[in-house]
Amino acid sequence: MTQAPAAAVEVSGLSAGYPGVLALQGVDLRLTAGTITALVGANGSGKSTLFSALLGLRAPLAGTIRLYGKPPQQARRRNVVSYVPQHDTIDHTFPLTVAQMVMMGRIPHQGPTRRPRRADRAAVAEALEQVGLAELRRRTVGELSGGQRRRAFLARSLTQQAPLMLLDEPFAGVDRGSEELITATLHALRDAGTTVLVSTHHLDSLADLADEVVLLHRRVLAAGPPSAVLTESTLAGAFGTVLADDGGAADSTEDGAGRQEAPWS
Ligand SMILES: Nc1ncnc2c1ncn2[C@@H]1O[C@H](COP(=O)(O)OP(=O)(O)OP(=O)(O)O)[C@@H](O)[C@H]1O
Repeated sequence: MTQAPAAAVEVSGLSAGYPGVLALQGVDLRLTAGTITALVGANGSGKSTLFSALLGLRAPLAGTIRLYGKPPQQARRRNVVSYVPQHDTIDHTFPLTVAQMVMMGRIPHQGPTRRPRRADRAAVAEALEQVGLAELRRRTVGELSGGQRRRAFLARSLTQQAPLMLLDEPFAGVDRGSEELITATLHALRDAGTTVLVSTHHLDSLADLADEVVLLHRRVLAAGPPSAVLTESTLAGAFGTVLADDGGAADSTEDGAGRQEAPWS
């Protein structure tokens, strides 16, 4: 009997939300270790909420989450998971250089003094090289363009060297070259055994990017290889006219999950 591939992420019956908004309902998800999964869904379909729950930042209303067998908060403490946020929260008037910001990814590897060692400096240099920012390492983060900043946040996550990486819309607002660079970086990570979950609105490049696609609309509408998931009917379910018909609690609210929106807005 062949064994099922190891699960990096196992989510079962997850419901999560905000006061008056059920953003996720009964979500089941299984990510195989060493694969790239694209998380796709209309605005307000629950992608960021799912990331928050996976990171242990939003407690489930129901269901369980395991990241490499550990509950989210424990997984974060043990450096099982790194995260590239959709919006950064850094004060860009603060004179933090790109290299210093990327070094923050090394905190889980440093002792209580947090003094960077040779391995830390090497990891930062390698990550900056990988995302094409080596030349800009002495600039302040505030001096970077939006696309460069996204690459810097990716570099910070790379230095963390966690087995699971979550990326919330890393392709938003980046040019074609940056998109290709980020995709190549994720492929290299995957080939080295890292598990990647990446949300994106770029449906055209999904087949090149991901091994698996999860189509989310408060629930998982479809999951599997891109060719199986990206069909007219499943996409219509996620982005089209059947959106408001599934009668969940969130439909009675004014949340985005119950609204019909253009998928790429
Ligand atoms: N802080 C919050 N308070 C209340 N409701 C929220 C909050 N954050 C998100 N929501 C609601 O939860 C639902 C899911 O939002 P979420 O941000 O997870 O969607 P998303 O798929 O990441 O959207 P987008 O593609 O626009 O980033 C939406 O209805 C949204 O309005």
